[in-house]
Parts: sequence; structure tokens; C-alpha cells
Amino acid sequence: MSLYCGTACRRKFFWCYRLLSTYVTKTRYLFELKEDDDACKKAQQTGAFYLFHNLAPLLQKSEHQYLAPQYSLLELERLLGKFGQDSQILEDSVLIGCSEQQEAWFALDLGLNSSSSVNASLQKAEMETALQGSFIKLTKALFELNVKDASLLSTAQALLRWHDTHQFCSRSGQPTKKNVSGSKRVCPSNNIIYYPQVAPVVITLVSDGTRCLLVRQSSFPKGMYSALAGFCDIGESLEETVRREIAEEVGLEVDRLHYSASQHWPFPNSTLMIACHATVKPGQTELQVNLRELEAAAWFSRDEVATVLRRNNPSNQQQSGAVPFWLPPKLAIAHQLIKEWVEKPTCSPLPA
Ligand SMILES: NC(=O)C1=CN([C@@H]2O[C@H](COP(=O)(O)OP(=O)(O)OC[C@H]3O[C@@H](n4cnc5c(N)ncnc54)[C@H](OP(=O)(O)O)[C@@H]3O)[C@@H](O)[C@H]2O)C=CC1
Ligand SMILES: [Mg+2]
Repeated sequence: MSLYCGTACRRKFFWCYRLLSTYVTKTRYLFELKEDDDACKKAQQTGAFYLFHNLAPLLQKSEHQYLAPQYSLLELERLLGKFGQDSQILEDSVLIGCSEQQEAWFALDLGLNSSSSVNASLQKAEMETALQGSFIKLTKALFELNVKDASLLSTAQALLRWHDTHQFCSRSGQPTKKNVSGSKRVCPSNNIIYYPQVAPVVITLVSDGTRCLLVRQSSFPKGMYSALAGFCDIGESLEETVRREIAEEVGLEVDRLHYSASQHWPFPNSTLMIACHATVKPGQTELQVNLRELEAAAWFSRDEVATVLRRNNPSNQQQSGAVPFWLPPKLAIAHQLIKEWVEKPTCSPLPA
């Protein structure tokens, strides 16, 4: 283990060791596995694998939530043998993290390569029986997973999808080759390196000082409103994306904005959600909704939003009939942004 500590002082050495023994050590171990194919292969021997089938994670139901089971390399090899599968498929696995004890975690999709054949669906059912779980779409399962598994499986799905859709070099048309960890693919004919991509999206909670602006797209679940979101265009800064999206979608201009937080979001593909608060220019509150982008947009008071946050479950609301709309679930950054606005009305803004 490298400690990156050049001091001869023993006390200082141990202080450094303690400092590097958790987060930094773990980060550097993962860095090594991404860079060094042999180290990564070795890590697979003692690592744990999460399984997917056509990008749906294998989950087991436990009371009110789903759990993501892990398998050792040996267990996986036995399973593959049982189903007559070549263990070469293990080469498709991708590194998704590690424990504090440096047990490396990998994800493997057992369905992608043969998804078009009839056998694949038969095998899926048989595998589910053998593994005592079900391959469940992430859109359905994400909100019933604990935070750690939700984050891990989102990362895993994004990485597996990226590899599945980047098998060929866009310049030579030749098959690209993945490194062992899956942190990149290389075209053997011209050495072009492809890295997994993420699309930046800005999500903004616009306020007029006392109310906030919530919007809905026709694709949202019925009754759900959220903050205004949009993909960054090439050449834009985040600030420019915020201003353009707000102008495009609701016809307003903002003059103050500040960053709140960010989140990886797996739907529909891999995006990095960058969450901001913004305040409209004085006197600009009349909405001109772009119906090609949005189904509806409206201003909501702090009290209205606080009430919905307290009972944010669409089925509860249907029963009581008291609240006409609901907000994204806790895991979504939109929820955190809205909650922050309700709880901290006087976040100090940065000059735009
Ligand atoms: N985690 C959270 O709390 C929330 C997350 N989101 C996410 O934010 C994302 C963006 O929000 P949305 O309002 O739809 O964005 P936009 O307002 O930018 O509109 C989406 C449209 O932009 C086009 N587009 C441009 N660049 C891309 C790209 N790189 N990938 C896909 N589409 C692109 C597509 O048009 P076309 O298909 O016509 O070509 C798409 O229909 C969504 O993926 C959504 O899941 C949204 C709200 C809350
Ligand atoms: Mg949008």
C-alpha cells in the first residue's frame, strides 16, 4: 500500500496512515484497479458481483424494500456452468466501487449479449429461480432501494449501457476493446480511447421571492410537478443553460442564481443533474409556457409546497383528495432542491 508520506517521523507516519486509511486509500485503490488490468483481474478473485439482465438489476424483496444480492467469482462461475454459459462472459463485467476493506465490487449483465434470442428470456426465468430473486427494471426499483444500493446500481446500469452501445469505433468502424475495469474502451486499429460519457443537465428551482415555479411534462407520472430541467448545449456555461432553459420553457429571465448540489441520474440515460436556485427579474412573473416542452407550469406558495412535501405520496393524496399535486420522491435531487427552498428561504444568492 502506498502512503504518499515522505516523512521520517514515526508519529507523523502513523498520523498520515490514519488519514489515508479510509476515503483516500479507497479512492487510490480504485484508481489503481482502473489503470492496471492485472490488479483488476486479481481484485475480481476476491470481489463481489452484482447481476443484471438486459440492464435490469437482480433484486430480492425484503419487507418494504429491495435488496441487491452480491455473488463471489466462484459462485458466479458455478452459476454460469449450471446454465451452460462460458465464463468468458465475466470479461464483460465492470468495476463500480469497493468497500472500505477494499473488496472490489463489479457489475455483470447476463442478458445483453443474447437479448434477441428466445433462449435469453427462458434463461432469465431460470436464473431468477436459481438466484431466488428477480431482474427488475431500475425505473421500478430505484425508489425502493437503500441509498447505497440505489447509487451503486445506477452507476452500474449507466456503465453497462455505455459499454453495450459503444462496441465499435466511430472512426474506423472496428470493434473496440474494453479494459478489465470497464473505465474505457480502445480501438485496436487506431488507439482512439473512448471514455464513458455523462450528459450535464441543469435543474433549477425558480422563485419570485415568495413563490416557486413548478412544471410538468406530459411524460411525468400523473399529478407530479418538478423543478425546471434542461440539457446543457455545447459551448454553454451552467449559468447560460439555466437562463436559456428558463427563457425557452416559461418565457422568464432570472437575475440571481446559485448552485445547490448535484446528482448522477440514470434516466433515460446517464445524466449529471446540477441543481440551482434562481430568482426572476423584478416584475417578471407572467408565465408563457412552451407547450412543445411542458404540459403545465405554475407558481406555488411556500405553504402549498410545504404541505405537499409533508405528505408526498400520490396514493395518500388521492385518498384524501385534498392536495392536487405531488413532488418527486426523496431520492431525486428535485425533491432536495424544493425542500431546501421551503426550509431555507433566505439562501444567500451569488451575483449572476
Ligand atoms: N433527478 C431529478 O430530480 C430530475 C431529473 N430530470 C432529468 O433531467 C433530464 C432533462 O430534463 P428535460 O426537461 O427532459 O430536458 P430538456 O428540457 O433539455 O428537454 C429534453 C429534450 O432535449 C433534447 N436533448 C438535447 N440533448 C439531449 C441529450 N444529451 N440527451 C437526451 N435528450 C437531449 C431531447 O429532444 P429530442 O428527444 O426531441 O431529440 C429531449 O426530448 C431528463 O433526463 C430527466 O430524467 C428531470 C427532473 C427532475
Ligand atoms: Mg426541460
